[in-house]
Amino acid sequence: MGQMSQQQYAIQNNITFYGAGSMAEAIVRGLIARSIILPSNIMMLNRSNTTRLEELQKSYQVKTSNDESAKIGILQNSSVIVLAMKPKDAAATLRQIGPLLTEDQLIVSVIAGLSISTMQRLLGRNQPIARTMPNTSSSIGLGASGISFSTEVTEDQQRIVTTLFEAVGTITIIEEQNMDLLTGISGSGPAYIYYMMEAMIAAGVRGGLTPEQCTELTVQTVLGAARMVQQTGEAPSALRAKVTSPNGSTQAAISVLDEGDFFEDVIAAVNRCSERSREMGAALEEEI
Ligand SMILES: NC(=O)C1=CN([C@@H]2O[C@H](COP(=O)(O)OP(=O)(O)OC[C@H]3O[C@@H](n4cnc5c(N)ncnc54)[C@H](O)[C@@H]3O)[C@@H](O)[C@H]2O)C=CC1
Ligand SMILES: O=C(O)[C@@H]1CCC=N1
Repeated sequence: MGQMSQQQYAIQNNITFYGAGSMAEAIVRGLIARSIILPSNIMMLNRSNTTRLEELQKSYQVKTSNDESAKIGILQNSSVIVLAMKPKDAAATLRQIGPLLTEDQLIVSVIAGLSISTMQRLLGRNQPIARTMPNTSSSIGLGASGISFSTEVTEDQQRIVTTLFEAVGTITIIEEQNMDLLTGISGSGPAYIYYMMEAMIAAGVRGGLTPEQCTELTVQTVLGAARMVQQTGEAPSALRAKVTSPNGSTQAAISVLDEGDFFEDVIAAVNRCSERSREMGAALEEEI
């Protein structure tokens, strides 16, 4: 690709995804689908699993490597490094890459719980860091990502991060202290919705509908409900009231959910998720 065709891409920096798992792939798929960056400007690193890297290379035309000896050069050549490994692998990685970095390289983390100060202490330097919390719907451009910046992040680097995550959905810039709470809502939130869908499908199957029928009905119901909130601008409670005829079938169903304390259970689940995110952060802090 020549210089001219590079011009059309919103991001022209070299970006390395350190950890090539499901979250890294979700973001890369969104970036490639929207032509935000030239595929050859993306590098995906893994520890081993050559087959996985070959698949990624084939699907997205990105560069990949699991060669330990090449990693140093790759990282030094990247203006943005996205940390996308599991929390348990983060401390060792940060310690390893800290001495290699220069102050103009931006670290973008998607790791749950890991705070900016812990990252900077593990790196051994006050690197510019964006702590983010995307979700897996990023892979179809419908992600909801939270972002916080360390004070070292320049305006230009902020623009890169917002462009990266706007390419795969909506972004919400928040104070870092609220990131664990956001994780409980949108980071892990897709799993709660899928769980609800699993139960609705199971109910239909148990009653005698086919799995295909139940899946179709459930998916369209969830999609329609989310779109209704988005397009009408009405509160979920107001829309729920419109479905719920007095003494009708919906009211009977909601009563059962309330007997199980559905509303408070969901709040408790979000809070427990946030707490777990904080616990994971505390465990990483202990590794300093
Ligand atoms: N899955 C999700 O819904 C979300 C995950 N996250 C965060 O994203 C991070 C990654 O999660 P997933 O993609 O689900 O995990 P995953 O297990 O699919 O991917 C992690 C990848 O990192 C690689 N890796 C680990 N240590 C490495 C090292 N030293 N060098 C190179 N590669 C290494 C692993 O081989 C693996 O491919 C986690 O920290 C998680 O907190 C954030 C938001 C949502
Ligand atoms: O379960 C986890 O730890 C990650 C963080 C948000 C979604 N998945």
